[in-house]
Amino acid sequence: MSCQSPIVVALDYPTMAQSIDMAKRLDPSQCRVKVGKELFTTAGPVILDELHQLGFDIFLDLKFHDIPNTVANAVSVAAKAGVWMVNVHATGGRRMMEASANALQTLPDNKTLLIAVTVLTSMDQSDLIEIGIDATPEQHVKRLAALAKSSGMDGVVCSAQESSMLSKDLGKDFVLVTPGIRPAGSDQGDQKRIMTPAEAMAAGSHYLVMGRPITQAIDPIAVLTQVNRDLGIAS
Ligand SMILES: O=c1ccn([C@@H]2O[C@H](COP(=O)(O)O)[C@@H](O)[C@H]2O)c(=O)[nH]1
Repeated sequence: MSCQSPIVVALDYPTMAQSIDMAKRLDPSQCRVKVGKELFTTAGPVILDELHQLGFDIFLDLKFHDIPNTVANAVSVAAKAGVWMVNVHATGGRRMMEASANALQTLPDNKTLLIAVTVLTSMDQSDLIEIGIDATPEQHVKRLAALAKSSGMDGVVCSAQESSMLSKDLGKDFVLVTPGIRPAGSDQGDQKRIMTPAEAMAAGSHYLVMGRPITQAIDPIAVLTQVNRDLGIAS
């Protein structure tokens, strides 16, 4: 089923049953879903089969960061499982990203998008200073995104605050996946670099990752429906 919406719902749940309950309430034409570290660790790869059976495109958000051979093999396994998108950390460097991109190219008819995480949306300038990075988040994202593109990535994970800059620098086809999406008035939680859904789309984001504003809402479907309506997506 083709999805009209840029929204990717982060199914961050401690049990497979909770994630499947939520997925059954969602409509694959109205959102994609993201399987992250919490859900994958509790459920294992079977969660991918279950969500595929429900008709969803899956972003497998395991943010691989290891030596090139290990990461290339891991993304290859993810692609063979049929996920729509998988990611690695850009700070793993050029050789790690190139090995991963090459691994996917050798698969027959690969359709899985390979994306690199730049600077986590939960980080601000003070966090970068503490880990020895003497640059603003914007400068560091710009540098890592350029490296990711020249290493064969299809796009990056960044905050929507950097989308406009990256869209200008790297072109409109370079996929920008942006977590840290917060509808006006919703709780920021641990996210530092945030934007509303409409602002993020106007800035050039391709996909908007939303977890808690939907999954912790009293009426998750109402929130998703409203966001899609605000973005002009027909339901
Ligand atoms: O830089 C990043 C990379 C990944 N994430 C993931 O996105 C969701 C966001 O969830 P919210 O509840 O909407 O904050 C979560 O699964 C993160 O692991 C990110 O937030 N930032």
